[in-house]
Amino acid sequence: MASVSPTPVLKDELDIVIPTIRNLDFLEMWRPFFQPYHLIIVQDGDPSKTIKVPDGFDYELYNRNDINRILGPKASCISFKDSACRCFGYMVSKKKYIFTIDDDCFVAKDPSGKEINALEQHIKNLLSPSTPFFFNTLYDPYQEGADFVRGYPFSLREGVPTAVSHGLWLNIPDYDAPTQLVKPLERNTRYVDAIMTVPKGTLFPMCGMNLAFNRELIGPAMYFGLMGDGQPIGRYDDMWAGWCTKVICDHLGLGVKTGLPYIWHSKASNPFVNLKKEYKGIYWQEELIPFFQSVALPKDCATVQKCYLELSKQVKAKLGKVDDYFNKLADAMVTWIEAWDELNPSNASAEVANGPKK
Ligand SMILES: O=c1ccn([C@@H]2O[C@H](COP(=O)(O)OP(=O)(O)O[C@H]3O[C@@H](CO)[C@H](O)[C@H]3O)[C@@H](O)[C@H]2O)c(=O)[nH]1
Ligand SMILES: [Mn+2]
Repeated sequence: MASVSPTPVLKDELDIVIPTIRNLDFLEMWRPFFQPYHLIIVQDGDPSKTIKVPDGFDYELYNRNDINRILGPKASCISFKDSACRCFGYMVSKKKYIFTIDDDCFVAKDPSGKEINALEQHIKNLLSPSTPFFFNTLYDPYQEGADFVRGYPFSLREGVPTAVSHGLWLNIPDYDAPTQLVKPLERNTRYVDAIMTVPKGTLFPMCGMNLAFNRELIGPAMYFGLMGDGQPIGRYDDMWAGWCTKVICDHLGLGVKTGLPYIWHSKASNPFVNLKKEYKGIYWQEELIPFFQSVALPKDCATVQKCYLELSKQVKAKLGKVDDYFNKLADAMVTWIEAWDELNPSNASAEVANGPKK
């Protein structure tokens, strides 16, 4: 049996970003998997509240006062009283990879009863290529025990660099409020042992609760928008980031994977509160999706920042008439890039090796 090379730990190349409004006792369960890593905790809500972090973890914590101090007026692009604040953690990180997880997500077990090291699986996903140009029916061909099936073009078997690894959830599924309301008792008990590349030209609903990405490849696109306090919408932070990220990945020839790893999502947030946050998004998205499906980025947009700034122009031009919110969001997208480049001057215009796809 060919020996399987161990997954690199990447402990000095990856930060774990956690948005939170509560003490982080959940880390106890993750300790065996997370302890070697540096945590970036983004404390939302009242900055005078103390967030307790279990001993033994290496972390930096930012509350709203810190965000305002560091970004000054640009802090206006970081949401308040919404998990969207987590993207501040992506911006201040100096590492190549990010894993972000919610504080009500715990270690899940696979069908054999083995505890799932979600972080290790995300690292495997990010370090192996994606196949956005041609679908492999045996799922991820780079996984142990799988390969490309007959008829898969050899010219495409090298794949492309993976920018995003989107994990899933056992127990409480990430349903929208209407679905939560009609199916309050539904739990996800299906462990599907598969990882798939989301094909080029296809959007997907990116959930932020169990997500990893290559910050150097796609970080500037991972802006979680204007949500929460003072905003007409919530719970579309990760969706917005996912749609922007996917059209930019398609343009730059980068891959997005979804599937393993699973986490155990323990708490259903209040469906009535969620409905209030989501309802505008539920009808706006019927216009947002055709917009993202029709986005064409110029060939000379060869960096994520250039793509993102071009996208913000198109958001203003085409979505500003849907609601004035999108004019504000388009401006906030520009502020986000300005803040990102201010905090990350070294890679301010890093051209993506693959460059735009024809
Ligand atoms: O005002 C807030 C509320 C919560 N948080 C932190 O964000 C995550 C998610 O919170 P929670 O688990 O309560 O909410 P869910 O509905 O399960 O989250 C899912 O919906 C998405 C909302 O955009 C989210 O990305 C999904 O995971 C927790 O860590 C809270 O502590 C916050 O920072 N501010
Ligand atoms: Mn949750």
